[in-house]
Amino acid sequence: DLMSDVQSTLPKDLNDKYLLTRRIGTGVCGEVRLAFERSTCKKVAVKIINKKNFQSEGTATRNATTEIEILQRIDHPCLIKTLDFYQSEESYYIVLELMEGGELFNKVKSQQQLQEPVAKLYFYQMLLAVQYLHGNGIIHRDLKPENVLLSSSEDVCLVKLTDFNQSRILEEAVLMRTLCGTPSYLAPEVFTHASTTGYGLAVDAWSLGVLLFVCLGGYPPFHETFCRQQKGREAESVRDQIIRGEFTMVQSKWRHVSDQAKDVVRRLLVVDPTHRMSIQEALQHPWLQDPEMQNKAHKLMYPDTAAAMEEAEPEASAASTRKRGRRADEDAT
Ligand SMILES: C/C(=N\O)c1ccc(O)cc1O
Repeated sequence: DLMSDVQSTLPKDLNDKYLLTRRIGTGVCGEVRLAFERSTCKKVAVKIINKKNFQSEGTATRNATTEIEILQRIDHPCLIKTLDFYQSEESYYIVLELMEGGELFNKVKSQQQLQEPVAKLYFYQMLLAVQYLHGNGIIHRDLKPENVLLSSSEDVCLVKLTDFNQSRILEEAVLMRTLCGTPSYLAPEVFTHASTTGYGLAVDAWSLGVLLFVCLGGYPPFHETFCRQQKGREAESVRDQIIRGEFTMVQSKWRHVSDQAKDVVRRLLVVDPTHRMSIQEALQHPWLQDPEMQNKAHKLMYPDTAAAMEEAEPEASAASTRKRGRRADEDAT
């Protein structure tokens, strides 16, 4: 049957350690299956990347090995951890931690838009995850609702980013090699790093703006228009809408969204990357100076620390919440 057929083509050591079952997600480069570690019955996700999906062997190896290198290097509560890696003639198998809540994409699709406090809690965790990646010289480059996973079906839950095969590690080595050549043709920004770190990082800020727009509004800011002809003019392609940074906050969907939340979206969806709000600036934006939300996020991200604090000094942990609140007030004034 289907299962035995899937089992038979798996690398032996993968099959010995894990029992693969139903498909739980699909990506551009393959599929994700629910699996059980045979020795512990622990649930995991196994991402199967089809080698032939990449145009040439070169990119396949580079993409997958880049992804593996990246996945093994990172360690943050809001980034999916790699547990194991196998490969066969035709595929790569990446064993990842399972997120029971599935993709954010499905939650937004079924719920239409998220309540603002939920969108804020998720967005704050995404910002911290991307801030960590950037701090390690990694650009995600493929942030979208399918790559944002939820730890449970509860609104208040941990959020993790996944799908690193589009990421690019800003290897200093690459830049050094570039600078060894004849510099006469190199653009100034190559020297000022704007071409690799400055400019590159801003792409993730844009994507987070699109993600926040979808969470708050329940529809994407840049999309194909259903009626091709609008007021006699050709409807703009998605590409043109993006290049012009043209989006509309439809009143029926956005009337209940706070001005501060709208301001975060507007400052991220700025066409000029040098004028776009950075991740750091977003973390300092008034909308996110919300100690209650931040404490919820920290309890989700560092449950042991929070529990230990509660147990050791119940008063202290309450005080730290109040203190975080006072600091936020000071910052805001
Ligand atoms: C890629 C992945 N985890 O790492 C995953 C993908 C889809 C899904 O429904 C649940 C999941 O845990």
